[in-house]
Amino acid sequence: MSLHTTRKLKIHQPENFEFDSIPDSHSWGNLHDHPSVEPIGPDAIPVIDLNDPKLIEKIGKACEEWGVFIIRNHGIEPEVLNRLCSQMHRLFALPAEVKLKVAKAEGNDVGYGGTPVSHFFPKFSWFEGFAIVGSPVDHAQKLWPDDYSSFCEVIEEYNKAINSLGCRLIHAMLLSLGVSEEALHQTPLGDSSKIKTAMHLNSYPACTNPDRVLGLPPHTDSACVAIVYQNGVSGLQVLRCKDDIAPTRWVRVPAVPDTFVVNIGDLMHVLSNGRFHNVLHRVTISKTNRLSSACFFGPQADEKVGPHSKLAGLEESPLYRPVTWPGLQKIRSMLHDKALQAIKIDSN
Ligand SMILES: O=C(O)CCC(=O)C(=O)O
Ligand SMILES: [Fe+2]
Repeated sequence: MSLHTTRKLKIHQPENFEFDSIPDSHSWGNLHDHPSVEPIGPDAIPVIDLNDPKLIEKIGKACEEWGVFIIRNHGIEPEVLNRLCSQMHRLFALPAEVKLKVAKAEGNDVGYGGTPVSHFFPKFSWFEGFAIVGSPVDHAQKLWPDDYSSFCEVIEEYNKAINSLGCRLIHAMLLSLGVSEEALHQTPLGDSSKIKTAMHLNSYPACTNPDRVLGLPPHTDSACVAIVYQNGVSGLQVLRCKDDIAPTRWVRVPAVPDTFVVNIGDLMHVLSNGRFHNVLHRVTISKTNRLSSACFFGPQADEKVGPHSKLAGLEESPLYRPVTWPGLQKIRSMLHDKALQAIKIDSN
């Protein structure tokens, strides 16, 4: 594996991250900019039961106040998640040279590699990922020429289940914003055929000195919504800004069995005219290998998302110009965390 290739991919794991000591390329000096706190008391991340009769109201409140929440009673069978987890283990346990056969090509965010946000940070992440949009069959054939179908079947099964959950959550969010059932279908996210999904399988290898490395640097997601499955090991943290309770802090997201974490991304912040919080998050590392899968939901590539007219009525003027998902991703690739400022409507 050439150093050139790994530098471009922003991954570096010659022996599956078994370094004798942490190389300077992976050693972050500024991980304690804000204290890390436990999710307790007023910092307890909302947990929402999808069978709750007050679901719409609770989802709206969590999206506004937190931009992240945990869902239970989501209807996806534990066996489906166990199968996904086994396939993720199988994928990341492959030798580095095999995984590099499906490395992300320049300008293409599908396949094996680092995360696009890494390019804005001077250090490498303690992370390797595999991004899937549509069928993974071409890549799976290169990874396991003699047995690729089990991976594809499990991904297809999970994709189906998570897509219908994603649609359900997006609808609940739109209803909580005051969009009527009838108007829902005219939105760029109105039904499942209009929603586009990308799936990221993430591996955060164990590290003997986890306080000096970072799994994913602080970022918001570009999508409307992300649904994250975690293998029972926590690591995700969300930023809670200074308030009456405490100064700005990183709140640990617990890994609760049989739940998912839901994050609000930039596009939902735009659609809600700034009402929903696009949560800044990062992933820390521990002495245990962590696996996660993040599924991102947004509109089809040519659909523009802008503040919904129901919200941006007479009394509330739109804060953002409409933008497509790829359009926003392009702006983010240049401006990173200043991307939304670039589409903000100047009130003057
Ligand atoms: O691994 C996680 O918990 C979160 C992953 C994430 O933030 C992402 O893939 O954008
Ligand atoms: Fe993320």
